[in-house]
Amino acid sequence: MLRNGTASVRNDTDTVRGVAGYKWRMAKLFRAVIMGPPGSGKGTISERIAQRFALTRLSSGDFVRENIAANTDAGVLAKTYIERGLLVPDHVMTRLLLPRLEEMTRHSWLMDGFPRTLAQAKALNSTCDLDLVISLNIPYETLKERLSDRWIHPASGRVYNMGFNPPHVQGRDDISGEPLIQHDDDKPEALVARLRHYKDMAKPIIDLYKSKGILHTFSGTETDRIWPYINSLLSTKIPSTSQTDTQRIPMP
Ligand SMILES: Nc1nc2c(ncn2[C@@H]2O[C@H](COP(=O)(O)OP(=O)(O)OP(=O)(O)O)[C@@H](O)[C@H]2O)c(=O)[nH]1
Ligand SMILES: Nc1ncnc2c1ncn2[C@@H]1O[C@H](COP(=O)(O)OP(=O)(O)O)[C@@H](O)[C@H]1O
Repeated sequence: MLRNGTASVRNDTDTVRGVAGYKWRMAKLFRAVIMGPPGSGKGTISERIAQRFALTRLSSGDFVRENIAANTDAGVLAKTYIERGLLVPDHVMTRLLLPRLEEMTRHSWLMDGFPRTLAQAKALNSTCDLDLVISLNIPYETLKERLSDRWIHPASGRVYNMGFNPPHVQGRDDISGEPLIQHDDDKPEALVARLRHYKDMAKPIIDLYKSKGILHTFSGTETDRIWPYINSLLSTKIPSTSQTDTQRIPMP
């Protein structure tokens, strides 16, 4: 159980006496979710947050792909939906993800891609207390432009944009040198339906997080202009000790 306030991990500074008589100060753990329509910059901003604040970045898409690669029961099931371009059903997603979150009791994390439905939000809520939800609000025209210019390295999930963050060599991944591809559903004709679907699914989740007082919405057309606001918000919320999660502090 991850819910803050149980076991030895709490959502505030906690102390535990170790074997050598030291007290270990458990730094405040921080759990956040980032939400936004396709192309809003969740992946780009998550990467920056993970680097700046040393949080573990969790991506539901990566979990799904890992499970497919490892041929787990949930992975085999998930694959049948992804192949048809569908979302993975809630009970499969929660079976896949919640055990992984339970392994993260000592880490601060930022989740991208989950929850995508109200049922998932409720399941997450019964497992842990979120500290903060970032919601990105980006105009449709901007999303359309970005996605038509998005190129992906499928093996690693690395994302490029031919204007904003182009690869060093055109059409090739910076690290592996392998070819980049474009997703069919990034094409403008598929985007309208994806955005409508996002809005319908996200509304009740956003309302839920708003009612909990943890929702922070950022609007704009450029990640570089939104980022300083997110950075300063997180700087006030994440204690510097969260970079190590636990610190040994000799205490009398
Ligand atoms: N021109 C421009 N492109 C950006 C900006 N921010 C991000 N991008 C690019 O826009 C595309 C979408 O960004 P992502 O970070 O993949 O967005 P996402 O919300 O994770 O998208 P999904 O994975 O589809 O949900 C990528 O190609 C980024 O490189 C920006 O401020 N300007
Ligand atoms: N929270 C979720 N609920 C249902 N399906 C999900 C969820 N997260 C990921 N998936 C499945 O995994 C696929 C890949 O996820 P992701 O990498 O986030 O890519 P995309 O941005 O294309 O949706 C999704 O298209 C979807 O089928």
